[in-house]
Amino acid sequence: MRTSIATVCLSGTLEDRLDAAAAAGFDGVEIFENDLIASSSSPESIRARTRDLGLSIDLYQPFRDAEGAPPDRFAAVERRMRAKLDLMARLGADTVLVCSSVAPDTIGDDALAAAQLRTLADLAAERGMRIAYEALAWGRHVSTWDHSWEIVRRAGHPALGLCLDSFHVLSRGSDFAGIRSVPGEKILFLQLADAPRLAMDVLQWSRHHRLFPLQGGLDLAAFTQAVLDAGYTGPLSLEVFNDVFRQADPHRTAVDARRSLIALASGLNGGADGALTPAPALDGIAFTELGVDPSSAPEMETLLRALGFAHTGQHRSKAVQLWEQGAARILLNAGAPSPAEGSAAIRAFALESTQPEQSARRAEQLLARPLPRRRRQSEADLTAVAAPDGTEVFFVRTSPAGWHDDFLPTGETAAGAGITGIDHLSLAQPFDRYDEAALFYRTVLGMADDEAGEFAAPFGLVRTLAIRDPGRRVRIALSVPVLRRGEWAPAIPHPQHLTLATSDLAVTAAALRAAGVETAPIPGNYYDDLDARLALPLALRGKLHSLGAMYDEDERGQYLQLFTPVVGGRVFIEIVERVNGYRGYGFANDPVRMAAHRAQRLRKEVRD
Ligand SMILES: O=C(O)c1ccc(O)c(O)c1
Ligand SMILES: [Mg+2]
Repeated sequence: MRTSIATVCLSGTLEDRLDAAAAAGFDGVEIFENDLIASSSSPESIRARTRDLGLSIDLYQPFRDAEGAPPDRFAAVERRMRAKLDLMARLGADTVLVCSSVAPDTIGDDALAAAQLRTLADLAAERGMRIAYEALAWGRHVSTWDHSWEIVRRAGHPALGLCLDSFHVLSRGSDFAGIRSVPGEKILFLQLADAPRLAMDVLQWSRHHRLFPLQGGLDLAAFTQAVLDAGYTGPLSLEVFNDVFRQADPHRTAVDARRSLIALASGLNGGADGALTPAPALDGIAFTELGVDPSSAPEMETLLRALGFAHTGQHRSKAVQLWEQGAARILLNAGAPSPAEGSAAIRAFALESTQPEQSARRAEQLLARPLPRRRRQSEADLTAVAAPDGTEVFFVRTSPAGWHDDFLPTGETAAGAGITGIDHLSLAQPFDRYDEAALFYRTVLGMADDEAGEFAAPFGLVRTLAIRDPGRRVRIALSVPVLRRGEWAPAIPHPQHLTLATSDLAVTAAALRAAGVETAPIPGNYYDDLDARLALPLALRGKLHSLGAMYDEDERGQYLQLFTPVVGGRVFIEIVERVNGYRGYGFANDPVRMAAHRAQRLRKEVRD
């Protein structure tokens, strides 16, 4: 299937946008009128550029306030249409999108609308062009796809058909099953956009919050399938108005956009249009790699020892230490180049894949950035790709012989402090990368959303999304500031963190205390509120308070959390005990934890 993208999805000059669309592998573009008007290039040179880039111009849009115009205004509409059709001839475009009228003086009369569109279609037909009529969800009189179809049907003109836009249909909750019975040749264009489910004015929702397919909460797969079932054969075209994408690097956005279409297409027509290698089952996080520098390395080593870890292995060729306890494996990498812009101290993690090569193949099909292999003779062949924030993601099998053999045993064994494994990773995302990251984890790794939240942290609103594999063996919590941080917020980035599972938080807490590690100081106000909300048994209250732990519960069980200090300003470790199958992440506690870490840092600054 051909793929296309509207220039309005991307940032920069029109040339920047065209270059990015071509580089990401799109076949065509929709030229958004404002982008052309603002461009200093002539239509002829835009045409030449798209041709040189191998792009077709699949649509020129939008043409506004055409149908239902009062008769005395319609002559001006015709004049404007002639001008735009002439412009399209210069561009080499043959289809123009007419969106349903919003002007207050629009007349709500289907017969008039059909007659006027017929007149405009005559003008298009004279030039061998076509008009695709789209119902905007907020159109003055025409706001549903079936109403637009009724008018197109009435007009009965061969150069007039429909443009279907998933957002306008799905945002209104319209029934779209009937699309299957529209003759395929009358659907001239298909625009795809997803969006988060928000209860807000539909125009604002559309103009600011659209997302690429599979990034939001609308059922793009079912909608697109219905349009294909009708016999539509044109391109799958993305039309996304999004405040963040409008100011992000267009090359990255275009790749993100293509990834969304590749993933969407793999689920259409039973996979006939672009089968993807299925995501192999994941079996846990094999290891997490922390980048350390000369000042944070000893601090992190002391902390790991306090937590009962032992330095069990030393890499054969690199300045990388392996620390282990139970199934928790942490690499401290002192020799790596500083991680990519925006990524933090968790520089890599390895996923235990039942079929690492297949995981890597799928990642490549979904345009994940491959990383050079870190291989030397006799070392395990690790396949890795970069997540959107630069974090390296490895696909490994730990047994029978794998990455673990690259480490020479030191002979040390872990003293143990209850740690059983890695519970989850919390990866703070750069502001521009959040939706891209969610799509990456969903599609490349075949993970599913687990829990989403939004809370007021001390320095601004933070949005979180936990993603997990179907077997709940790999959990990743993404977070991002809702707005780009202002000048008042501390300059240090939001820290990443690694969450370890313990079989008994009291044992781990005692080990930390014995080693002189002060956990993040949880305020008394927090415990008073816990008591007011949950009326916990006295013994549990006492325990939480004495451990300095935080608490959450769901319908299944309980969650006890403890936080180490932030090391090097970039990363901390959380220790959690899940009791009776609690499934959440304690997100509601995050603001208090953030404030506690800040209080701890300020106190330390005063002491130092
Ligand atoms: O927001 C708009 O005005 C607008 C314009 C053209 C479209 O195709 C669309 O879906 C929305
Ligand atoms: Mg549209």
